[in-house]
Amino acid sequence: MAPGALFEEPNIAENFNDHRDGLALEATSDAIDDVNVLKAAMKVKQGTATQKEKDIYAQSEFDSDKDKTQFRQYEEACDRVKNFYREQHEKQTVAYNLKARNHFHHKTRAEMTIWEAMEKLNTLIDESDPDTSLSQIDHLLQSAEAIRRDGKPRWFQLVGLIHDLGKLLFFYDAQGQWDVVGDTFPVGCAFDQRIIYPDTFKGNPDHADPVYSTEHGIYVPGCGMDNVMLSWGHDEYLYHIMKDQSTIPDEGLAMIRYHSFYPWHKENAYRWMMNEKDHKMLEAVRAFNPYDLYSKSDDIPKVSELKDYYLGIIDEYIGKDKKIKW
Ligand SMILES: O[C@H]1[C@H](O)[C@@H](O)[C@H](O)[C@@H](O)[C@H]1O
Ligand SMILES: [Fe+2]
Repeated sequence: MAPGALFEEPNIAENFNDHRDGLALEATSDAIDDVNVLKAAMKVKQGTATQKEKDIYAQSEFDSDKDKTQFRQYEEACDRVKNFYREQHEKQTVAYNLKARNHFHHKTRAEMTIWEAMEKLNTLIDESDPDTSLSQIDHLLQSAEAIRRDGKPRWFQLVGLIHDLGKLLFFYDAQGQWDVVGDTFPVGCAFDQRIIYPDTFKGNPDHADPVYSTEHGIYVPGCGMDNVMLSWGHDEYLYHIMKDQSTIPDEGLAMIRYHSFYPWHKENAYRWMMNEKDHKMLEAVRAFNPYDLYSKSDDIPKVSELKDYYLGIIDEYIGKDKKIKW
């Protein structure tokens, strides 16, 4: 699993690299994913979907009358957001990524229950986010409540509740917010133009590296995203913790690991690195995204009224009063 097993056997033949074929293949695979998402939605509509498919992939309803164009407006964003991304894009290098991963694996930062972690995180205001200045506990409960309102399974609600808890890193090993929050992208291969503020990568030393600056860099097409180093931050950190310390299904773990990977799940970049499993996971990540993004304009939840309900779900997939090793 990511990222311990880097550079596992590539499963794609050499001549795959031909540029024109690559582009054609990428366009075809984009189209296949779009068709799969539509097919999943159709099956739900026609009543032929299995319960599992219905539960995960049915179109979100809570956001049907929201103006989606109001979110993620980075060109008009304030300086706080722009400065954040400049710093992040200049500092997220392969060398830093390896160091951070090593560090992560070699110690336990704290032992806390999920609820204690949520309370601790509550003082952090995310500098990268143009859409909310609410505290993290509010954002987590807004996401979870939207998922619950749409009747999604309990593990899906749990993912909503915890998906940003990795931001706890800020209080431990982080060098700032640049290695905790914000959209993610792979390191070790060229930075794609579909990442927000792509020009700011010019200040990143890897931008001029003879290997890391090539399209595939240190990877091979089809290598699978488990073998790719995504920029270090809250998604990657929480994914590793939950993979080992919960019974959240693979789809839920993918929602956690990739929820900030907008260049991939929204803009269709980096398709060449996907394997079969990743195509399935992409659908799950896309099903999760509206609950993360569009719930930011919902009413502020009343924490005390919701606590018992969510403690019940935490018990189910993580354990009663379980102290997580963070
Ligand atoms: O600013 C936000 C925030 O940091 C989120 O937690 C992250 O998931 C998003 O990708 C990002 O756009
Ligand atoms: Fe996040």
